[in-house]
Amino acid sequence: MEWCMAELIRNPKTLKKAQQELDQLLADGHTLQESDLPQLRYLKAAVKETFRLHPVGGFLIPHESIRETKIAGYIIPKNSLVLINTHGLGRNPDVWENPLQFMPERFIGDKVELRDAEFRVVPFGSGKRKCPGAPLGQSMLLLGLGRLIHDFNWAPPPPLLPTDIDVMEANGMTTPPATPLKALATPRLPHHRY
Ligand code: HEM
Repeated sequence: MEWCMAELIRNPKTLKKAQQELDQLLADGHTLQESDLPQLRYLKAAVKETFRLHPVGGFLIPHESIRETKIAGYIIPKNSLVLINTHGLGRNPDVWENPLQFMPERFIGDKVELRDAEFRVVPFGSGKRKCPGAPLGQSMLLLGLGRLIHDFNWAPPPPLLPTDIDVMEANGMTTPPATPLKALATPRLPHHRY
């Protein structure tokens, strides 16, 4: 959630687009709820883009091959320790145009799903040991982010500019930002909606 907020605030046009989507969806004055989530295509694309650039871990949890297999011409012997480099997958210039740019639009298609059918982004892993909490994690992210950005405008604390927001990563199990995000929230709704 912190990484997505950092990228949205660093790229104010994307924040505006996500807010416009929420404004349309919540125009009748109701509070964002779980049943609204399938319609949040732009915000879901922004979360997926955040996972591409800032996966929860640089590598997925280590796995072991139970039989010899061949992937992209490489032989993986039985009982090998297999590490999936999610950080490298998300920034591979052979796969992504402008890989370092935060661009949720790259995921806007007919259907936006956090799980990527082509395995270009694997935020929750895949196969038998994939994350069982993925639907809960996704709902919590979209509900939390949706409410934060629908109800408030966000900007870096003056005199900082959006581009001053640091998106360097620190070492750690969950790859936190090197500089914890600080941001200024300003109400953007009529008083009676708070
Ligand atoms: C956005 C939030 C979350 C992300 C990005 C995430 C990501 C991951 C990843 C990458 C794995 C490793 C998959 C692999 O080994 O290939 C994993 C495993 C796991 N996650 Fe999550 N997770 C999230 C939320 C949750 C939640 C909410 C729960 C529980 C309610 C949960 C429970 C687990 C468990 C139990 C495993 C181990 C599964 C196994 O080894 O069989 N996760 N998660």
